[in-house]
Amino acid sequence: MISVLGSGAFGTALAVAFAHSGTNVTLWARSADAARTMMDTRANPRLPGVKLPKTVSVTADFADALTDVVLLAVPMQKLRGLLETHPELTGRTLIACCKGVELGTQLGPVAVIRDVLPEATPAILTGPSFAADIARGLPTALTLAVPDENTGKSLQQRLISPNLRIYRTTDTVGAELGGALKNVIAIACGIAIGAGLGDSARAALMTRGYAEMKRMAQALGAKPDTLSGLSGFGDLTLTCSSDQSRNYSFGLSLGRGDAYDPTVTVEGAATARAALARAKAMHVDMPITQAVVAILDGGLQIRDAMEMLLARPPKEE
Ligand SMILES: NC(=O)C1=CN([C@@H]2O[C@H](COP(=O)(O)OP(=O)(O)OC[C@H]3O[C@@H](n4cnc5c(N)ncnc54)[C@H](OP(=O)(O)O)[C@@H]3O)[C@@H](O)[C@H]2O)C=CC1
Ligand SMILES: O=C(CO)COP(=O)(O)O
Repeated sequence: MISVLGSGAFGTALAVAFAHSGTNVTLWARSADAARTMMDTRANPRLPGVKLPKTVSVTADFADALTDVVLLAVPMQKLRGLLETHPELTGRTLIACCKGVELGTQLGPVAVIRDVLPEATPAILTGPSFAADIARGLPTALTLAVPDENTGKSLQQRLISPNLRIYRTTDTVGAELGGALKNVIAIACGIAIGAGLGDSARAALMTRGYAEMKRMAQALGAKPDTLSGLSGFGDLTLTCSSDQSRNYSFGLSLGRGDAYDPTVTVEGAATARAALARAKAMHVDMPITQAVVAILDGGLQIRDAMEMLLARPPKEE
């Protein structure tokens, strides 16, 4: 038995995947109405066309979700609030499924768990995966980062399933950073495509964005191999090249000058600001992230941003 906190697209998709591999899953929704509707319809409007298996039970009663292993599938900026409201999560294995850097503290999900509930065992599950793909049982590979190798091995065994392959690492810093920063680069790529700057510009942004991700990761002590794995390069590739990505689509809208539904979860916007603040404090150069923040804040036009990036002093790759 495991539980998933957060009944959005990703939490529901994970619940469906684990249920299909024979695990009983409790999916916790903060709204009692939403939980009841999901139980009655066996569906979630955020995941159209996906039927909830019988072994997924949806509840708004938090006590029902207190299993030894708990997945946290809420947006990054909501994670601390969730943990602070539920101190009874202490002592459990808490697997963050969110991607981002917290505004204000500039911490990633694993560090936020440690900060709020030091007695919990923190972990992160991240990598290239759209909720709709996971829920439909399409082949997916993720990274599970757990500080203790043996705990990681047993969790990996517990979560792996035929269509959801899980790789393991102890490098939580690298795993959470890759998942967070790729969203910022995806916004940049969406902007470039939306503004008609072309596929070559996107390739340049992805590659130089990856260089920026690695610089930050190195400064924070991550292993370079982690960034070249699923949680970094893998997720960067997926998110920067698919219209299914909300971060990329948000960038597309910005580039085209279209409005974007503000209720949609776009982790990269807050993360760009948080990551840039951290980078500045550590004297790490992150020009693409800086340009994204300046565009989001309205201080920079897209053409000017591209010119600014192109006009940087020539350097070695
Ligand atoms: N969707 C995807 O393909 C993937 C998403 N992720 C990551 O998963 C995380 C969640 O994304 P996703 O599920 O897609 O987002 P959604 O917008 O689909 O869902 C977010 C969920 O979080 C709940 N929530 C929001 N605030 C709180 C709170 N304060 N307390 C409790 N629950 C809260 C929402 O509740 P309510 O329904 O009541 O609003 C909703 O159920 C993000 O960090 C994202 O990057 C990772 C990989 C793939
Ligand atoms: O993280 C994701 C894919 O791995 C989902 O990306 P979006 O949040 O941009 O939709």
